[in-house]
Amino acid sequence: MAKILLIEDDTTFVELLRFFLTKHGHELLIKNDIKSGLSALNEDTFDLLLLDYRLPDGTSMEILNYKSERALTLPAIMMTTFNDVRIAVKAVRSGAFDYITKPVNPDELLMIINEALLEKKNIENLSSLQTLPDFIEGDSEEAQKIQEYSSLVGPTDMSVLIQGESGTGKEYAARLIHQKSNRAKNPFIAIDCGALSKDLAASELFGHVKGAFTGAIQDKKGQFEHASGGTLFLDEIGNLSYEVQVKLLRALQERTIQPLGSLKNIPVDVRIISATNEDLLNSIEKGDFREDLYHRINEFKIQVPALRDRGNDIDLFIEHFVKQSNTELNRNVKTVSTEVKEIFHRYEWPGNLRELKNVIKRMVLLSPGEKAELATLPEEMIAAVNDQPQKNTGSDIKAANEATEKKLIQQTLVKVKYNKSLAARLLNIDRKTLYLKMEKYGIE
Ligand SMILES: Nc1ncnc2c1ncn2[C@@H]1O[C@H](COP(=O)(O)OP(=O)(O)OP(=O)(O)O)[C@@H](O)[C@H]1O
Repeated sequence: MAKILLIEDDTTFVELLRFFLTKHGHELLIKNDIKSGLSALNEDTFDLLLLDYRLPDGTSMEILNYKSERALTLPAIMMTTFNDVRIAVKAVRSGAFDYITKPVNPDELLMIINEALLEKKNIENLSSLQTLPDFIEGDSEEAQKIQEYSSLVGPTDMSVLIQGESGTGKEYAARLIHQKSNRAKNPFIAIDCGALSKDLAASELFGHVKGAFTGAIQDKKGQFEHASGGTLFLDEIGNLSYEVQVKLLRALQERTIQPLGSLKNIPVDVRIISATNEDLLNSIEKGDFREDLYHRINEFKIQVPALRDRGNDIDLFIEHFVKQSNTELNRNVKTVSTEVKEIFHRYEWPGNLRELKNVIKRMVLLSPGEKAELATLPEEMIAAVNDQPQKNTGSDIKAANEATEKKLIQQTLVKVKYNKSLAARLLNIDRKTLYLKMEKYGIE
C-alpha cells in the first residue's frame, strides 16, 4: 500500500482514480491545483505523486521543480493528453519517473505505479546495484566500441566522461565500466546532478556538520564518503553550480573533501564517471562550466550513440524488451507485425532506449495474443512517423553521410598530423565546426 498525492482537476476522473486505486489498497490525498498540491507536499510525506500536467493555476512542471529543489526522492508520474507527449518526455527529463497518456488505461497506470514504488524501494535499500541485469551489447560498430572502451578503461582509475542523448544508456555504460574495474566489489553510487538544488548539491556530495546551515540538525556524510573505494557516477554534471564545480575540482585534485561547515580534510578514494547530454564545450564557452574541471573529468570520453544511429541494434532491443515485458506482465508476445517493426525502424526515438522500453511495455500490455499489432502503439508515434519524409529503407542516408563525413575528417587529420587549423581549411569548414564534429564523432 502506498500513500499517493494525486493532483488533478478533472473531478470525474478523480473519482474513477480514487475508486480504482483504493480498491488496490492505496491511500489517496487529492488536490485540484498546484498551490494546494505544493502545500500538501510541504506538510506531509507521500510515497508517490500522480500529476495531471495541465492544472488551473499552471503546469505540473512546477511541482517537479519543487521536488528537485527539495531533493525529494518520491517518484512522480505525469498524466498527459496525446498531444503533450513531447512535454511528457521533458517531464521525465526533469525528474518524473514516467508518464502515462490520457485516456488512462487503469492496468497500465497500476503497472507504472508498482514499478515506481519498486524502484523507490530499490534506491532506498541499495543505492549501488552491483549487477547489470539483462545488458544488451548490440552488434553495431558504435555499440562494440562501448564494450571495447569499457574493457580498456574499466581497470584503470581514469575519470570517464560519457556523452549521449537522454535515455541512451549512459548510466548502464557507467555501471559496465564499474563492473570491469578493480572497484567492482565496492559501491557504485549514482547521483543525478540535474535533480539536486544548488543549495543541496554540496551537502549531498561532501556532507555537512551539524549547524553548517539552517536545517543541518545533525552531521551527514556525503556521497563521496559513501562511495569510498568505489565509483561515483555524476549524471548531468553540466547542471552543477559553479561553486560546487570549484569544490568538486578541489576534491578530485587533492583527493580529500571538506564537509560543509567543517575544517577537517577527509581523504577519499573514489573514481569519478560523469555523464552529460549537453555539449560541455558550449557550456565552457558560455562560462557555465569550468574548463579545468572538464579536463579533469574527461580523461577518457565515451560517446553513447542515439538509438536512431544504432542501425539494426534496435531489433535486439525490441526482442529483449518484449521478453522482459512478457515476464513482468505475464503476457506471451512472440513477434511484432511488419507494420510495427517498420514504425519502430522509422521513428526518431527522441527518448532513446528508455522510450523504446516504455512503448514496448505498453504494446505488450495491450497485446493479448502472440503477435503485437499496430493498434497497440501510441497514436502520436504513428502520426510522427507518417509525417516524416519516406526514408530509403535498407540504406540510411543520414547515417551513410555521417559515416563518410567522419571518415573524411579522420583521414584529413591524419594527413595534417592533427593540425586542426590546417585540417579545417582543407575540409572547408571553420575550426569551431571541426571541433564540434570531432566531438560528435568521438574523434580525439
Ligand atoms: N545495453 C542495455 N541493455 C539493456 N537495456 C538497456 C541498455 N542500456 C540502457 N538500457 C535501458 O534503457 C533505460 C535507460 O538507460 P539509462 O538510464 O542508462 O540511460 P541514460 O542515458 O543514463 O538516461 P538519462 O540521460 O535520462 O540519465 C534503462 O532503464 C535500461 O533499462
